[in-house]
Amino acid sequence: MLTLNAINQYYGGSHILNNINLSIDAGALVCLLGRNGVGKTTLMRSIMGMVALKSGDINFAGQDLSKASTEQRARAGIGFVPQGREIFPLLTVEENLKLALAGRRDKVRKIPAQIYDLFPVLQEMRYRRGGDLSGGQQQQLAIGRALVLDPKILLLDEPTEGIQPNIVVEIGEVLRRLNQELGLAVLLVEQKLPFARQVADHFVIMERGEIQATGAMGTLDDALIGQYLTV
Ligand SMILES: Nc1ncnc2c1ncn2[C@@H]1O[C@H](COP(=O)(O)OP(=O)(O)OP(=O)(O)O)[C@@H](O)[C@H]1O
Repeated sequence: MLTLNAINQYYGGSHILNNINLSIDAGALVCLLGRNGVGKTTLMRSIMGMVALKSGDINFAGQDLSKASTEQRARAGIGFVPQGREIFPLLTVEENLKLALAGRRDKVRKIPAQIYDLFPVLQEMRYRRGGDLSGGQQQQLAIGRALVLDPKILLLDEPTEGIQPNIVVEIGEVLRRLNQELGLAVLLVEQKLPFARQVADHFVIMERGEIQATGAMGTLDDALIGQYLTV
């Protein structure tokens, strides 16, 4: 469904992504793991077209998106929840969600009921400003906003960072539900190993801009953890 072929990315002279090949199947739930600074965020931003590729290509659902704008990628069905959430703090919850409607492929201009069903707190707080929400509620809003676009795959960059444990559990349950009930593919960057294990079916490990290991989550053993993830 999403295929990255030989992707290379630089910041100035630093080679940040080195010949990345990665394929995410329809309906997969994959966690991208790796220590700080190995290039996980850069990979997500490259998939979204927020940083231009030096070389390589990105295909999604049969289309070559390598040169597409971020907006075109979102319309093609790639949803993105960035690190730090990036909601609009002065707009209400409802306004944050409505803004995303403009990017839909179809003409739907009403917030899908499913968003409030998944995150009842967003309904309760729909007239409150985004900036008044807790970190966990903001993260739920950021996920809700990405879902408004009706994506086929959802990318999330560290959705549990700085969030209280009960909301982390809720977010994990929502991701599994979206994946299992609606078949939404998910690619998630995560530092918390227990969360990654609980939520994802497959893992991809990066180090120094390269993919070093991939597999079913059940095969993520202590040797891999010690080599690539322990700080
Ligand atoms: N805009 C930028 N300009 C220059 N270098 C950058 C920029 N953004 C990131 N880097 C560098 O690129 C490397 C990869 O960063 P990236 O944020 O992709 O890693 P990461 O694995 O997501 O790390 P983290 O877990 O800390 O978010 C790091 O060495 C980082 O310092």
